[in-house]
Amino acid sequence: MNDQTIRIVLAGPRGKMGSEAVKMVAETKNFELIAAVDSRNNGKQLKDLEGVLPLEVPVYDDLEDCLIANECDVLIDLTTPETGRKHMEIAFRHGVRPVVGTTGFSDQDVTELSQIANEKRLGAVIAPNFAVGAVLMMKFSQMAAKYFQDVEIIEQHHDQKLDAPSGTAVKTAQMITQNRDEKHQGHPDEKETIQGVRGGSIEGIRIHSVRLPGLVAHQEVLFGGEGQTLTIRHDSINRASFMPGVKLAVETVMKLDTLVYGLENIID
Ligand SMILES: NC(=O)c1ccc[n+]([C@@H]2O[C@H](COP(=O)([O-])OP(=O)(O)OC[C@H]3O[C@@H](n4cnc5c(N)ncnc54)[C@H](O)[C@@H]3O)[C@@H](O)[C@H]2O)c1
Ligand SMILES: O=C(O)C1=N[C@H](C(=O)O)CCC1
Repeated sequence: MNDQTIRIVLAGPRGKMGSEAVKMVAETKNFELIAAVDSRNNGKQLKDLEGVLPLEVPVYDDLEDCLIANECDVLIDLTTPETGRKHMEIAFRHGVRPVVGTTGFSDQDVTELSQIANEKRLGAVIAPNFAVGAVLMMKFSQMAAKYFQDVEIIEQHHDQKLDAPSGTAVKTAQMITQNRDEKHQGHPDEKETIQGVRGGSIEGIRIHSVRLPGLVAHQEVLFGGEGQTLTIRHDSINRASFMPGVKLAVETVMKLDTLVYGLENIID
């Protein structure tokens, strides 16, 4: 597999992540961008689209049509949760392995998509965060949860983000729950005088979502214990930070025959 060309179709090429991923694919030896799927611009080429590397790569507005017309190995999806879910099902039907950075999937989505991957014996990766530093933040948080039962997550993203909480915050909380029993944190008689001010909750872990222009993707995991606190923080200051993870996922998915949820499961 090492020297074999991996033929890629990318959904969402005009997006903030998608346009960066187009560059990464174009610059990577053994990766070939066969086609792109955009909600508009059917029949055009990537070079006709604003803000995208000027490549002679055909654009389709429908993944099914794209995969009927082109033989591909991997779908990279960086769109929206509804589209990402639909795209994964189409990719599986065509024997194409999905690598999905799109966030906002429910637990049920992940379970159902895993079942399809198992039935088809096809590899797939859903990674809420492709930045290696973010993966380490999640792993360190999981480790710390063994010693600190009280934890809150503050995630901060740009104000164009559609989903809240972030996929990273949800994954972090899920990983922490593997090392921590469900716990209602704070005072038992605590009352919110402004609704929502204490954030959302996954098994008692509070998640607070901040959305502001100027931000990219940032998260703090705060642990509290007797006389001490521990803060684990990660910052992505640009979207190039995600690209080594996307590249690794594309290479790895070719060797998988099941769905992997989280980059931590494929990183050494
Ligand atoms: N996993 C990670 O590391 C990571 C990092 C950044 C963003 N994300 C996630 O990736 C997704 C995209 O983020 P973004 O900041 O690039 O968003 P964006 O809004 O800049 O881009 C999304 C793109 O998807 C396109 N799109 C929407 N519906 C489509 C359809 N039906 N067919 C084809 N294209 C369609 C839009 O036209 C847009 O260009 C989000 O879910 C975000 O949370 C994940
Ligand atoms: O920009 C976004 O949107 C991001 N979303 C991911 C999430 O929801 O966790 C990760 C980083 C950027």
